[in-house]
Amino acid sequence: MIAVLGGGAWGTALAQVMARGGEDVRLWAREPEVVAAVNDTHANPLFLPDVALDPRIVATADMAALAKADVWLVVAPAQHLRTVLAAAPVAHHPILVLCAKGIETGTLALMAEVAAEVAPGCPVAVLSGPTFAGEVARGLPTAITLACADSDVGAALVKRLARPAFRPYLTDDVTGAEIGGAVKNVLAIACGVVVGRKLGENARAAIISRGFAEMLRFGLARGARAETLTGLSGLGDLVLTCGSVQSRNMSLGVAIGEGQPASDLLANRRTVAEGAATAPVLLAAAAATGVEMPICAGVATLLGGAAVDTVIGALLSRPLRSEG
Ligand SMILES: NC(=O)c1ccc[n+]([C@@H]2O[C@H](COP(=O)([O-])OP(=O)(O)OC[C@H]3O[C@@H](n4cnc5c(N)ncnc54)[C@H](O)[C@@H]3O)[C@@H](O)[C@H]2O)c1
Ligand SMILES: O=P(O)(O)OC[C@H](O)CO
Repeated sequence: MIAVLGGGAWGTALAQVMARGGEDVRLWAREPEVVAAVNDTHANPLFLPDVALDPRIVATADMAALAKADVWLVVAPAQHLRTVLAAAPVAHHPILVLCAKGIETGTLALMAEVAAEVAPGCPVAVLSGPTFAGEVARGLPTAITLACADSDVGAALVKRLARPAFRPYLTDDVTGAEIGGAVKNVLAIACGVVVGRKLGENARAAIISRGFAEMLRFGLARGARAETLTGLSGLGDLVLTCGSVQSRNMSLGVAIGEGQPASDLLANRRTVAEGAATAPVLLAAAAATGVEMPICAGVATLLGGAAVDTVIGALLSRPLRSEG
């Protein structure tokens, strides 16, 4: 049995992929209306509208129902991972596949570090890459990074999770996979601002490429490998998320660029835009590592309420420097 912890768009899409591949899937959702909709109508209109779900997905509000699963896809948002996992019945040490993209506020911890603290003894892997949930749930072709420090566990997981149109690529660089996914969300907000402010396609390409330089600097300083950061979970996801308003992070940036206050946009939203929480934490982590990340800093400043034109002006007036 495979357990899915989190009934948002991504947890539901992953449950669909696993169920379609013949797995017995238990999906834990926090919202009673999601549990009822998945079980009664095989749909999740709250988080993944317009997708007919496989009737083999069984949703539950009771985490005890997941206890028999040997593999857990953990899909709670980054800022809630600690609380959700702390309540989970994992004493039998299932494999935890961490699917959130972010850095924890306060601790500056990556998701694998949080899991190691909260669920000691559980083998951990990270699943991250260019994967809009709606496309994955509809069975469209997708490739993704599966990162696991234990090569035997990783190889078994890749076989277990792979489907004809869902292709995991294995690496042992867990930090690299995590950093790519966390940083690209912040950069997608920046790209959205460029689009919302109508600054043009040249500016968007500049943000993607200079933003990638920031991801690379920070990742390498934290021990990630360049091949991971240029792979699916890094550059691949950056290109996807900076190229489509299907992205919640990018569309948040578009609205900020159009002049809507970030605080209004973030108040009371039901879906996550992980980059908003990650931006200030990333800056603190970058400072602790001695790495400069001016575009990510600009995003954090905007989210704090700075005027869009002031932030853009500050980025454009930075000293000229060499590209490398
Ligand atoms: N949606 C995608 O296309 C996609 C793809 C890949 C990775 N991800 C990542 O997956 C993670 C989950 O995103 P999503 O898109 O499934 O979420 P979502 O925006 O669809 O839904 C919000 C989720 O947050 C949960 N939540 C809200 N408040 C909570 C709380 N206090 N405690 C615990 N959980 C709470 C809700 O139950 C729900 O599962 C994020 O880190 C996201 O970056 C999303
Ligand atoms: O909608 P976003 O911005 O959270 O992006 C979703 C996925 O992370 C894309 O890979």
